[in-house]
Amino acid sequence: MPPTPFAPSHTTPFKSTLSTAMHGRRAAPPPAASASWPPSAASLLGALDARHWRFLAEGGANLLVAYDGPAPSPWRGPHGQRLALRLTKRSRALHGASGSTTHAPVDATAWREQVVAPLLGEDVASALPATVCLPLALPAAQAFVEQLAARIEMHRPAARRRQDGIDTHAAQLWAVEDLSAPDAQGRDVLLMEIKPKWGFLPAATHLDGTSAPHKRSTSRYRMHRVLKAQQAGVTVGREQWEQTYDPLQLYADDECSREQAVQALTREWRWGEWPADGARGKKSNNLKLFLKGKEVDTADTQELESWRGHLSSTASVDLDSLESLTGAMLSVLRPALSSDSQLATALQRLAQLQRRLDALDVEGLAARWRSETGCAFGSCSGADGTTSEEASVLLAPPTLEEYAAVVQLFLAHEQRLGRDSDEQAVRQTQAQLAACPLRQATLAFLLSATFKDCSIMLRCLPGQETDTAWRLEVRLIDLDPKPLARLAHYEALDREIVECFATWCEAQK
Ligand SMILES: O=P(O)(O)O[C@@H]1[C@@H](OP(=O)(O)O)[C@H](OP(=O)(O)O)[C@H](O)[C@H](OP(=O)(O)O)[C@H]1OP(=O)(O)O
Ligand SMILES: Nc1ncnc2c1ncn2[C@@H]1O[C@H](COP(=O)(O)OP(=O)(O)OP(=O)(O)O)[C@@H](O)[C@H]1O
Repeated sequence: MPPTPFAPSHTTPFKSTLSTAMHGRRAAPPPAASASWPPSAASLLGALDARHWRFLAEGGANLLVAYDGPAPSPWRGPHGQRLALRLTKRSRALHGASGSTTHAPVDATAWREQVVAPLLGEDVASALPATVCLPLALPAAQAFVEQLAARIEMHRPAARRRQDGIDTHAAQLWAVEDLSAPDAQGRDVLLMEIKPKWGFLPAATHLDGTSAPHKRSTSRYRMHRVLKAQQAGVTVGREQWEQTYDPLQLYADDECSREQAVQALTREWRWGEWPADGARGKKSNNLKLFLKGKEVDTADTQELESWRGHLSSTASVDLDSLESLTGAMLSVLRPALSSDSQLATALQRLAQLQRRLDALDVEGLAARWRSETGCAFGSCSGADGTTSEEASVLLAPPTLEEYAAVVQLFLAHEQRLGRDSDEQAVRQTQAQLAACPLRQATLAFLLSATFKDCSIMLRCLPGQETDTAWRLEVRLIDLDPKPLARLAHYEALDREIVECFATWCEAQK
């Protein structure tokens, strides 16, 4: 059977088929959305005024601003929906008019419709937020971005400001469903952002004898934490390390493990990574909370108080007790942690995609690259300094059509796998990735990297009237393509992570 075609959702009203109510039930559908929502790019571009926006959040490559202007406006929907703007950033180290920090080789809308959504499958893809691409060719739009960049600069975190700024020469920006916006009744929404990272351990097949014991037993994320601590000059003991967030627990098929993951995420949200001697540690990016459209700063007592007040006016939450804080988080999240919840379904598919598309592991793929091209992974220069024609072709910017073809092959392969166990499925996928053209195996690996780095947004809506239960809506964000130019980095980082972890384990004995 051919894979189910994906029906584009950017032109459809906001979908909430992946919303969960208490006990994992599906939530009632949202109020009937009008056919004109989200609006066209032209009407959104016609209503841009830099004074109507405020800083919302940013990552390594993009920055979000929220609409704070008057209503009615095309940026506000008929049922309280709001659109935010997602702008690309540009590294300060880059000079000249081009050179955005983002690395989108393909059209973002087509990427979503032809690559991301079909891979996620219809159910999970309905969690992708509504998005409209806004081309910035008009001089007025260009002037808007420049004014906006200047206005919000002082609201950005200092560390990010040093590194980059809004790319005022970008060819486009995106209007995206603002997940931090109030609900249809205008009530504040608690938004939880979880960056779950890698949810699997690689198969042993292509692993080196020295890396296998570590990579087969410890999540990549937790090994990476040791390297990051070392790079930051922080000394970490095993007991402290044992308490760190473990993605394998969040992706696990039992509620108890998921609750443990929530506890670890809560600890690091409240006190930061590696707190010592009463001092807060570095802010973690695996769990963030937003209230009233602003990220809750856990170093600010007033903001914590406001978060506590929002959770419940009666329950007493001790802000200095991990147990109490975890209990408060679980009181909101518990329905989403059951195995039949939509969050669990999304996590399960993410882990499957991460694992299957990376079935060779970077070690196996890099070995294949070396043996077929004679060049280092991600490079087209041979040991003798000559350029390999074959590897040059492999490094050409991938087209959307190529990615879409890989997706179709992968989905057809998955159809053949049927109900095989995950282990069998990975073995068979390894065989497929070893036999298909190297270019396709490489693109599959990059697709896996996309799913390893996305975030899950949980819009936590207060219950209606007498119903005190929270309703949770699940969304997936940050599913951008990863650049081919990063291949060498992936191999080097993998080696560095394992070597550092192995040395650290020795030192702990
Ligand atoms: O390599 P990782 O696992 O550290 O992931 C990077 C992330 O670091 P993290 O460990 O989550 O703090 C990193 O996150 P931060 O910028 O550190 O918040 C990015 O997400 C980066 O991807 P990109 O540069 O936006 O394409 C991520 O790079 P990719 O590995 O996804 O290319
Ligand atoms: N639709 C949205 N509504 C509200 N907030 C959002 C939305 N999309 C993104 N954000 C916030 O903006 C941040 C940056 O967005 P995004 O993840 O797209 O950027 P990025 O640079 O690609 O991130 P990363 O560095 O993690 O790869 C997110 O981490 C999240 O906090």
